Amino acid sequence: MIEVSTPGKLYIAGEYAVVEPGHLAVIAAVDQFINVTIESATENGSIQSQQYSDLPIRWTRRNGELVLDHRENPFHYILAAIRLTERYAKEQGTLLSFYHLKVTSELDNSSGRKYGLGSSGAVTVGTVKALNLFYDLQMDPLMQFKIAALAHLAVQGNGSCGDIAASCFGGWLAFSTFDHEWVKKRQEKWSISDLLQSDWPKLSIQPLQTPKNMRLLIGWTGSPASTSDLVDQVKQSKEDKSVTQKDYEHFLTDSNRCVEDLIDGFMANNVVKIKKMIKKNRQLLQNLAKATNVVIETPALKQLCDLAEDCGGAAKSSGAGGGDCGIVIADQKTGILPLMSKWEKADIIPLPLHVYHYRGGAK
Ligand SMILES: Nc1ncnc2c1ncn2[C@@H]1O[C@H](COP(=O)(O)OP(=O)(O)OP(=O)(O)O)[C@@H](O)[C@H]1O
Ligand SMILES: C[C@@](O)(CCOP(=O)(O)O)CC(=O)O
Repeated sequence: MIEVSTPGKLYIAGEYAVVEPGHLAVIAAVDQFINVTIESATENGSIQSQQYSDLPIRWTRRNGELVLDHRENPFHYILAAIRLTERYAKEQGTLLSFYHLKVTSELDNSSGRKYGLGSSGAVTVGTVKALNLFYDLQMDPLMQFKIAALAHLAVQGNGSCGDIAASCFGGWLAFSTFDHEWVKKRQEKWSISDLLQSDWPKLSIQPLQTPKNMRLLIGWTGSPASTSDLVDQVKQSKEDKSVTQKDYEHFLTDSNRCVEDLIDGFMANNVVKIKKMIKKNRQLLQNLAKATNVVIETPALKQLCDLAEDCGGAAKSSGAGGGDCGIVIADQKTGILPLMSKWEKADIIPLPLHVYHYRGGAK
């Protein structure tokens, strides 16, 4: 049996600007996982996710293509990942077979409410990684990233794929997304093997070291948010011209400069600089929210951040905002108990997560 675990993620800085090719974000993989197992089967395969009532959905093949028995299915990301990985496998001369694929998740709470830790990205990466082993495709982590990114985009339709990078590579990353138009055009003409082997313009995924005396704290607001809706809303306000092209471009430049400075702070082990850039990025996102009328920092996120700042940390919303989580960067010497009790009184739930590194590097 093949078994893989892929981590969830949290955005640290650079959100929204990172959906534009070449603009940086810092992202961290966290130690909550999607687990995917694959076991060989004969005649029929199945897909099962504990999160979806343990109900297996039966599938078969027509002309070699996977066909689902049911019309409605909750497994969009898994199916997109299977289709693309199997297309690559077929191009490599691999004989496709049947299997039972099972998913369990730690990225939702016990009542099925998501934390915003990138479950869709982790399930997509988990499926690609498990099939890579099952069919012995020997794809390296970058190829796995590319195939998972294509699958994720095919379903979500927008986004930077930073969550896919975090789940694929683990650790702290400096990430900028690829030229999506370039990839889309090549995807229409090229084989998937050629596309995976080519360099994707503007894509950059670099591991980051963090200062030893830096602490990352995470608070959960308890309310889920839809990343793809929020990204669409920002795009819409650009198209409606409620945010001018000039203001948007300023935001992109300022965000990129801020994240570059943040990365310099990481490289120089300078927690003071890192905190300054987190605060700056919060401000930039607040300005973007004002210009676009998109609610990024909800009242709960504002309270989470303000309380953290009162206690000596630098805080901001993580990811698209609108709910989900906020992050705090603090010095190791800053006591965290006062913040924990303030958060508790404000119904902010601290998540005891750590940054996750793949043992021996991403495989
Ligand atoms: N355990 C799972 N099994 C199968 N599919 C899953 C599982 N967890 C998540 N998914 C897929 O991911 C979708 C949730 O993606 P969504 O973008 O809403 O959340 P997220 O990625 O966790 O959040 P965020 O983007 O804020 O980090 C589900 O609708 C489902 O299609
Ligand atoms: C807003 C955005 O920059 C970050 C989304 O983060 P999250 O999935 O909401 O944690 C979108 C993206 O990068 O895909």
